[in-house]
This record gives sequence, C-alpha cells and structure tokens, in this order.
Amino acid sequence: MPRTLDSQITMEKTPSYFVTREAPRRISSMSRDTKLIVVVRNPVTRAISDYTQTLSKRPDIPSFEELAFKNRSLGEVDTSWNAIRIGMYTLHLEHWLQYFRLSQFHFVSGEKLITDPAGELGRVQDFLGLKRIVTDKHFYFNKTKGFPCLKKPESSGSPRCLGKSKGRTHVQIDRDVIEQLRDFYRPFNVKFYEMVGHDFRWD
Ligand SMILES: Nc1ncnc2c1ncn2[C@@H]1O[C@H](COP(=O)(O)OS(=O)(=O)O)[C@@H](OP(=O)(O)O)[C@H]1O
Repeated sequence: MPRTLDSQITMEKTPSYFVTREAPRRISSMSRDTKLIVVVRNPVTRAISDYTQTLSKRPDIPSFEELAFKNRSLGEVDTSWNAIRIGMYTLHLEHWLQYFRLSQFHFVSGEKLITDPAGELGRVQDFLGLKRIVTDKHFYFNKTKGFPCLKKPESSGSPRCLGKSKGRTHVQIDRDVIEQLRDFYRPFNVKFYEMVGHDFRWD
C-alpha cells in the first residue's frame, strides 16, 4: 500500500478478498484499523452472475444445474462450488470477525447500488467519514446499458459507464432451480441480516 498523508485515505479492492481465507489475517497484520467495504447481493442472483461470467470465458462448462447440485432431486446443493459458496456470506464474515470488529465493516447493497447509486455511495462516504461529495447529480440512467453511469468522471469530460463485462444478460435458469436455491440460502441470509443488523430483503 502506498504511504498516505493524514488527510488522505487509501483504497484497495479486489472481488476475492472477502472469500480468501488468508486475507483477514494478512490485512489485520498490516493495519488493525482498516475499514472494510463489502458489496453483497442476493446470493442466488450472484451465483447466476458468477456462472454467466465463467461461461463467457469457457463456453464448454457443464450447465448451472449440474454444477449447483450434488443431487438435484434431493435438493442437495453443492457447497463446494465457488459460485454457491461465495454467497454463504455468514461463513466468510464469521472468519473475518476473528480479526476485525463488526463496526469496521460496511455492507453495500448490490441491488441498491443499481437502483439508487447516489444513496448507496452516500452511506459509503458517511462510513469513511467523508463529506457527501458524490451525489445524485453525478449519475444518470443509461437506457442502452440498462444501468446508472457517471455523468462526468474526474479524468475526462465525457460520461462513463462500466464495461461490457458488467451487467451482462444472465443465463436463463429454471424457475424450480431458483426456488431450490432460495430455500437453501434463506437460513444463511437470515443469519447474515442478524449479524450485520440490516435486512437486505433478498426473499
Ligand atoms: N452502474 C453499473 N453498471 C454495470 N453494472 C453494475 C452497475 N452497478 C452495479 N453493477 C453490477 O456489478 C456487477 C458486476 O460486478 P462484479 O462483481 O462482476 O465486478 S467485480 O468482479 O467485483 O469487479 C454486475 O453484475 P451482472 O449484472 O451480474 O453482470 C452488475 O449488476
């Protein structure tokens, strides 16, 4: 991490920190006061998004259903498949809480980040102790992309949306499979809401 002045904060992100076993120990040995921001979304949608991304790189992988279940008729979900395991947020959080206090975490709703980006980023700025500089006036809804985009990023004068790999059309998954996964995740979600004191309303 680069050195910073007292008036500066340094941010670093990678999607896999939250689910990487060694990450909390390594980060806490670097700084125990680090603030941690985690974007979470409905784990069922997350799993489908994850699969859609992998499929775009490796079109020959088995179907979502084949990977998601050990035994579909018995409803046995394969928790060793990363796309499933990552969405079991309580498992990961419990491990992080051996190194950090819950008050050091802020959980961003992946759903609200799309429907109300300014509101969600307002809460991030509050958590970081920053003035609310990023507000509604920085975003517009891009109908072609189907997502909010930045009106004018700092680095250029023209609007900017996230790239093609963000916001892909998801693979169609059978309704029953989705129901089975919802049932599977429900107890994990409820426990997660209790742990973080916020109901993300994923049901
Ligand atoms: N503004 C805006 N534009 C486009 N996409 C947006 C935006 N805000 C949030 N999202 C959601 O971000 C999802 C992709 O993020 P990833 O988790 O794949 O990113 S990363 O791996 O952490 O870099 C991506 O998930 P998918 O829709 O499943 O592709 C989006 O739903």
